[in-house]
Amino acid sequence: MEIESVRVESSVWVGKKRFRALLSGWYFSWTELDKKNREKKTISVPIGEVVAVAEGRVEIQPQKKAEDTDRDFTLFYVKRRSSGGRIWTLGRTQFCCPSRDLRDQWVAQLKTALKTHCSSRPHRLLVFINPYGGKKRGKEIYLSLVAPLFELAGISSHVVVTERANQARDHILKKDLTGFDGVICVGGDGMFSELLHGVIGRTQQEAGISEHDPTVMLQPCDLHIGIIPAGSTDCVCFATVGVNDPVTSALHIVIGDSQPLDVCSVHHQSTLVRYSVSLVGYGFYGDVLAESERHRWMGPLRYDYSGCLVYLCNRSYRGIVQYLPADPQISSPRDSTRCLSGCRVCSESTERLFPHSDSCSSLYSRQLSQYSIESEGEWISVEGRFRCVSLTCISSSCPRSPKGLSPSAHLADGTGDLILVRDTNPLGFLTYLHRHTTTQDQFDLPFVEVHRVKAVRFSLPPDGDYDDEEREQSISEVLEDPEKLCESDIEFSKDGSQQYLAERQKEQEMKDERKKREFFCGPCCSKPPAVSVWNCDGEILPYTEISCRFKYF
Ligand SMILES: CCCCCCCCCCCCC/C=C/[C@@H](O)[C@H](COP(=O)(O)O)NC(=O)CCCCCCCCCCCCCCC
Ligand SMILES: Nc1ncnc2c1ncn2[C@@H]1O[C@H](COP(=O)(O)OP(=O)(O)O)[C@@H](O)[C@H]1O
Ligand SMILES: [Ca+2]
Repeated sequence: MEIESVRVESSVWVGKKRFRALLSGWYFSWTELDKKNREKKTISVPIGEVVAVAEGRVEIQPQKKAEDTDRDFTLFYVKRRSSGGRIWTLGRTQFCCPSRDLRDQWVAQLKTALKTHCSSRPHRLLVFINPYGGKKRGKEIYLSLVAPLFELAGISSHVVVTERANQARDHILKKDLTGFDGVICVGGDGMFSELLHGVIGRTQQEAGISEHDPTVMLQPCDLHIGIIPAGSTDCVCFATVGVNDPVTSALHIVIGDSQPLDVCSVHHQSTLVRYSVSLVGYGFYGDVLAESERHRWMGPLRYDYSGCLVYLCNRSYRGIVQYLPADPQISSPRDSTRCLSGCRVCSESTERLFPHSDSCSSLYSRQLSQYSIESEGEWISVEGRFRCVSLTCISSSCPRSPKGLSPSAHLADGTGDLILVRDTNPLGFLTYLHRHTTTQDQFDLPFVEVHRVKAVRFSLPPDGDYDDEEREQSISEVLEDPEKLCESDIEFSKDGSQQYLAERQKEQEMKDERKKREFFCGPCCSKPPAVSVWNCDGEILPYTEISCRFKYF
């Protein structure tokens, strides 16, 4: 056995076959040898993908030692299964060395290599499990698939099974987090959002920064967030990892992978309402969410069921959308790029926005200042009647739509995509929805437009019969009882003047005209509402008029 600083070599046996094992720089490989010492196939594992090395013949589940000798050691590593290598499993190979001494040296050298090359791996994690997310299998998924991998990799974890909504967020905001390298959510996008709010909020609290001030520069966050998918849509996991698979996600966490992510901050006037990473949607997606809350017992299917109901209600809503376009020279939502870890557009954006930053550091936020947003171009205004207005920081791909709401959106370029679907006939809208599930371009339709943007504002047309206070109040009622969205027409009178009455009559005539064109109106919407609600990563927002900014994290 030769031992240099980065090169270790010896012959080993795997089963009955003889191999030459080599640890060289960043790789551990073993090459099969035939009887005449001729090389056959080689298996090579980057040290960065080694999960653990243990003496003896070790099994992971149940963690027991099979019959072994003092010449054996076992290597656990990331093995790519399928889907273009996106699904990962735990690979395990048991090696038998010529002597106990050599075995000890191999184990020691591999452990040293792990320590040297893998300094970004977590040692201690705080895990939050939502036992009611998705199919209610969060606990089981964690205990049977994830915890054994963490244990094997020497990661200690403190587990909190939540008993109420926002418990995880409050825990992160208030409790002592010393010693934790990251927080893990076992749940869906809603649960991820809780952790995100906790992590961003905590960091700003400690830095004495007000998140409500839209012009403030946010403090970078040190704590990483890991996601084990156990929810209904799980699009943050799907769009970043490429698959919704708890073992794959656990392995990404174990080897210390990290991916910066854009975040959209949603303000109402000068109050921060929420942050979003996937969907901020008004109209169809808002209505689907409001409807789906009544059918939570159905689990993930509630979205499909509610989607059908809302589709049949055939609604559209008036609105004014203002947006600040991103630089079209850099990327476009109509190009055919697909953003993955290491994406060129994202790394160039980091460099352009923050020339002296370290793009590989952990989850950190760096908000573009108000000044730079305002000085970077003209706001464009679009007014009309929309089936839906959707904003997404990332592609928002999920198993329901593997290419997502905006297939070429970037994970971390400081921009989002604004999708405007104008009012159209039911068949047109169905075509739009259906194209999310096929290879056909969902933006190549005359009533759809998509823009890559830095910021967006949404307001209701001033000539409507809206009263701010009453409108927000009516949304609060919808939040308490989503059925209200279907029952009541959210409209309010302002005064009794002649002009008002004339406008009211005109509006009524337009409505009657629209009604004649309506193809179907289910029992849930005999009186279509004038205002929808915003769906922000699966939460209904309490305001209609909002402004959104995309931030690079
Ligand atoms: C005809 C087939 C149409 C398929 C249309 C698929 C569109 C899929 C777009 C997916 C965007 C996902 C954005 C993610 C949002 C999540 O953050 C958020 C929270 O997730 P969580 O519950 O895991 O916490 N999820 C959601 O808000 C759910 C939105 C899901 C919308 C699905 C709508 C299905 C529509 C089916 C319409 C069928 C019409 C058929 C008429 C006969
Ligand atoms: N123990 C709990 N009881 C009730 N709600 C919870 C609990 N833990 C988390 N939540 C909330 O449930 C919502 C949905 O959770 P999520 O994990 O995203 O599941 P799903 O994908 O099925 O919507 C989140 O907004 C989260 O705040
Ligand atoms: Ca983006």
